[in-house]
Amino acid sequence: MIVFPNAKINIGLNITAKRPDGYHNIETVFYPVKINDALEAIIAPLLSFSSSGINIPGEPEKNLCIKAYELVSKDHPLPPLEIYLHKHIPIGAGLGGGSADAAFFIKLLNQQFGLNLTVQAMQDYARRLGADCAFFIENKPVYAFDKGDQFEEVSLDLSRYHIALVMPNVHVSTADAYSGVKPEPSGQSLKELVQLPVSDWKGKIKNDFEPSVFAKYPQIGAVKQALYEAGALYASMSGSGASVFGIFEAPPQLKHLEAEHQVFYDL
Ligand SMILES: C[C@@](CO)(OP(=O)(O)O)[C@H](O)COP(=O)(O)OP(=O)(O)OC[C@H]1O[C@@H](n2ccc(N)nc2=O)[C@H](O)[C@@H]1O
Ligand SMILES: Nc1ncnc2c1ncn2[C@@H]1O[C@H](COP(=O)(O)OP(=O)(O)O)[C@@H](O)[C@H]1O
Repeated sequence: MIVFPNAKINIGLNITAKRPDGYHNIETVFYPVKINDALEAIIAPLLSFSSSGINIPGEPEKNLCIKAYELVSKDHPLPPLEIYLHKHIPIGAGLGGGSADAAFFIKLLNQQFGLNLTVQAMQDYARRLGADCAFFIENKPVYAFDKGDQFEEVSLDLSRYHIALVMPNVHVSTADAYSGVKPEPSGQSLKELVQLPVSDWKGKIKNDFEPSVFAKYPQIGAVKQALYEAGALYASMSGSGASVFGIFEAPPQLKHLEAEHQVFYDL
């Protein structure tokens, strides 16, 4: 079976408190976007993992797909699998690509082997693999809180807009990015702010990682500025960076950014 895990962007991200477990409580809106990996599993004599496309740092045995397999197979007998991943979602980008692979792999196992897992059960496995992993089980826009792994429905449809995403050639570690921010309770509710017209979001919907990440990597802040200059109604870094997205009324002209950065269109 083959599945196509997609990336997410964060629309707003408030880091509100440090938790006793060392993690942070956040408030964010996750929105799925059309940048995809391809992930295939075939029954084989031995469990294995291989990948192509973007090089994935770390040993193959530690890949989140293998971790997902190990977690599910503790409770449900599974045959050995040859797992093959074509990696296209930029890594260390704030796009949740590794989490998407893990969540889609749980869904693949459920379907391919008739495990009859509920959405809740699959989300519970996903939560153990990464804070933003559970989002990709249902994979629809949500307001997320606590570690970013509890959800409330949010009505948000950006399909009439043109979303472009720029990937500066910088990798930001999520753990480092969290350690650079002083948590503070947020002001206005993000859940309410995203109901405003997109043209009203600028200056109101914020990503708390931006000040410290832009200070360390000014080229990321410069990309955000360039998206506004190109006519974006709203632009923001996604998650802990380094990718930056812009939401446009009409297809944007970003050729000048393509010379230096990878640019994705029509997400
Ligand atoms: C920042 C966000 C925003 O959506 O996304 P990315 O930028 O990574 O895509 C997420 O909170 C990332 O979630 P995820 O990437 O799954 O995090 P994990 O693997 O669970 O944790 C990586 C590290 O980030 C920190 N961490 C993560 C989530 C959280 N709520 N508080 C934290 O402090 C911890 O230091 C942890 O060791
Ligand atoms: N299938 C995977 N794809 C990408 N990264 C993975 C995967 N499995 C494990 N990882 C590890 O997760 C780290 C970053 O994951 P990713 O979700 O892409 O980050 P971010 O959400 O910050 O963009 C990588 O450095 C890599 O070592």
